[in-house]
Amino acid sequence: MNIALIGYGKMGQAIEALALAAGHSISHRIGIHNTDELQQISSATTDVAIEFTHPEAAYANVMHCLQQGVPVVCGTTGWLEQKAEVEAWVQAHGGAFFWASNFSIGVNLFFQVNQYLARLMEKVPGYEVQIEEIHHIHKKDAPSGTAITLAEGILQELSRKKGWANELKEDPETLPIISIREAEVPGTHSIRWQSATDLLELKHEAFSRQGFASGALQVAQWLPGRTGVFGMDDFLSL
Ligand SMILES: NC(=O)C1=CN([C@@H]2O[C@H](COP(=O)(O)OP(=O)(O)OC[C@H]3O[C@@H](n4cnc5c(N)ncnc54)[C@H](OP(=O)(O)O)[C@@H]3O)[C@@H](O)[C@H]2O)C=CC1
Ligand SMILES: O=C(O)C1=N[C@H](C(=O)O)C[C@H](O)C1
Repeated sequence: MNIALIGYGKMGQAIEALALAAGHSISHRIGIHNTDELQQISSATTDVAIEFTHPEAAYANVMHCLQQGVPVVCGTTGWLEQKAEVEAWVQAHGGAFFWASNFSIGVNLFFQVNQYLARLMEKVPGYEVQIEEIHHIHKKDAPSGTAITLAEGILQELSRKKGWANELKEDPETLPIISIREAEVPGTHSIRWQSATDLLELKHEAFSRQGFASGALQVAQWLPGRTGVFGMDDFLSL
């Protein structure tokens, strides 16, 4: 396959290494210094685009590819308001758009376990819940996209919480997400359920970016030929 890499930072380069090793070609490598090259991405040059850039850049990058008939795998976090617009465009005009807050297979199993535990906790009052995410100091957005997905999973199941906030609040209806930025941590997420007598903790710790990169490449191999808006539950048939 010919793969366009939009965003040639930590993720773009990790995906490139895996893609070349798997026998794919890179049609474009687009970073902040050659953003003009985006205009050259078309279905003539590219089978699938993989977008890992910046919250402010993702919308325009994704829309360009979709308008050119190029399927897009996007992992950029922190642009949720505009993502809904992209999804509406695909529903109206066709194309293929795949977004995940986290492409690691382990995290997507963790999402399922998180939601299952929240469903049990709905029947067990007396447990307070909070989410903690730890990432490297270069991360642009907070809370992490993964922490937001975890919060959404809990809010779907737990009627005693009405929303989340990126701070510790006294309000019992708010689910706190604590964001910590530390050294070069690739991504650690914990959900803590605490009662007066005990603590139940679920934790996922990425050892490197390999899991994210490998998941994104697997999805890029799966997406071409499909039409619609997809996420990891579709890919993994969860
Ligand atoms: N869904 C998932 O599984 C994962 C998602 N992410 C998300 O992916 C995004 C990128 O992460 P990561 O690779 O670690 O970050 P990096 O900062 O290492 O890389 C992003 C790259 O995109 C470049 N860039 C910025 N704006 C544009 C633009 N308009 N066009 C092209 N390139 C641009 C940046 O250039 P410059 O360096 O000059 O600013 C940088 O090289 C983040 O939103 C992060 O949260 C990360 C890991 C996993
Ligand atoms: O910026 C990162 O590095 C990561 N971002 C994603 C997120 O915001 O959840 C996924 C992963 O945790 C790494």
